Amino acid sequence: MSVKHPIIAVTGSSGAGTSTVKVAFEHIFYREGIDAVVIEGDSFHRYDRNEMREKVKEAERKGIPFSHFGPAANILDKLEELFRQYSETGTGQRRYYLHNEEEAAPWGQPPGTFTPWEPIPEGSDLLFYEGLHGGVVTDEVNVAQWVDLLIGVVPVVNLEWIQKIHRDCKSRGYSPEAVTDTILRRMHDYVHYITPQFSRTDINFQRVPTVDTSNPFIARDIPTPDESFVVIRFRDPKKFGIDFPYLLAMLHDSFMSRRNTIVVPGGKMGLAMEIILTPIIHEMMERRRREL
Ligand SMILES: Nc1ncnc2c1ncn2[C@@H]1O[C@H](COP(=O)(O)OP(=O)(O)OP(=O)(O)O)[C@@H](O)[C@H]1O
Ligand SMILES: O=C(CO)[C@H](O)[C@H](O)COP(=O)(O)O
Repeated sequence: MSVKHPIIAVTGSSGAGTSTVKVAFEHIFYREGIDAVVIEGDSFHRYDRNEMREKVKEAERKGIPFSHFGPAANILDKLEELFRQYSETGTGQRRYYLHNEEEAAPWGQPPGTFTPWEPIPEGSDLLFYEGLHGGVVTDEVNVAQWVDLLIGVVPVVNLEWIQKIHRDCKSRGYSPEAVTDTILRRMHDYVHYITPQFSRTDINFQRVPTVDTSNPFIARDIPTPDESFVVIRFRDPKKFGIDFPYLLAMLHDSFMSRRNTIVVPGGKMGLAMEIILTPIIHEMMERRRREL
């Protein structure tokens, strides 16, 4: 935790919507004039695409669980080191994982490879992480301890799988069968490393469809925002001074389902994020300015 060099992490499974949520944060940073260093969690994978495919085959031969969700396929020690260093000094190293031709072209590298490590820009106001492991804790690392605001993006799993299948087929050139195999292969690590994070998060945004998603593997399209609600759970509402009567007034058709949980129409997810997160981030920056 740091007042001078705060860290915000948005964590969620593959296809959960963390990249989509990142855009909402970038809008808030722009409006608040905040200089945020963005870290993409995929850049802390341990292997590039070709190496990973070989490691997957090797693990399958040995009958051991192995996936991008687990510590064996990610350099989580370096992720914790980045968070610790940034938290203490506002400095660190980052790189990018290039998923497709569009991302790879500017770097002159093939898709499925990492860019070189580079120093993060100096003078940033905060570090913003988006990826799989923003709140991960294992026997070897505790990434969560360095995070000042930890957000979970956790659509109900049938919806998450629909989103992943559609995105991986449309943007990464995979077949529905290949994505389904990936989902199956990742299940052990999903249960042991991804979902436990959502008990540590400060706020979870959980999109719940109001249309049938009973068989996510044959869904023709992703349920739209208007075909869903968003369950927003606050682990400790007092920590950030959450004003539920204000939120209920601002978010039409929202309602409280528990003392720490407000439910909003799916189409209001962006507005809900803005009116919930902006004051939290604004106060974070005020505290930083007083400390500098
Ligand atoms: N709130 C939402 N409403 C409708 N569609 C969504 C929503 N969030 C995400 N999606 C869709 O789900 C798919 C996956 O979203 P996104 O790419 O943000 O996931 P991700 O968590 O970043 O995945 P990965 O970690 O694998 O990169 C995309 O097609 C995106 O358009
Ligand atoms: O989405 C991801 C997170 O789970 C991985 O970053 C992505 O799947 C990398 O694997 P590939 O090289 O096959 O795209």
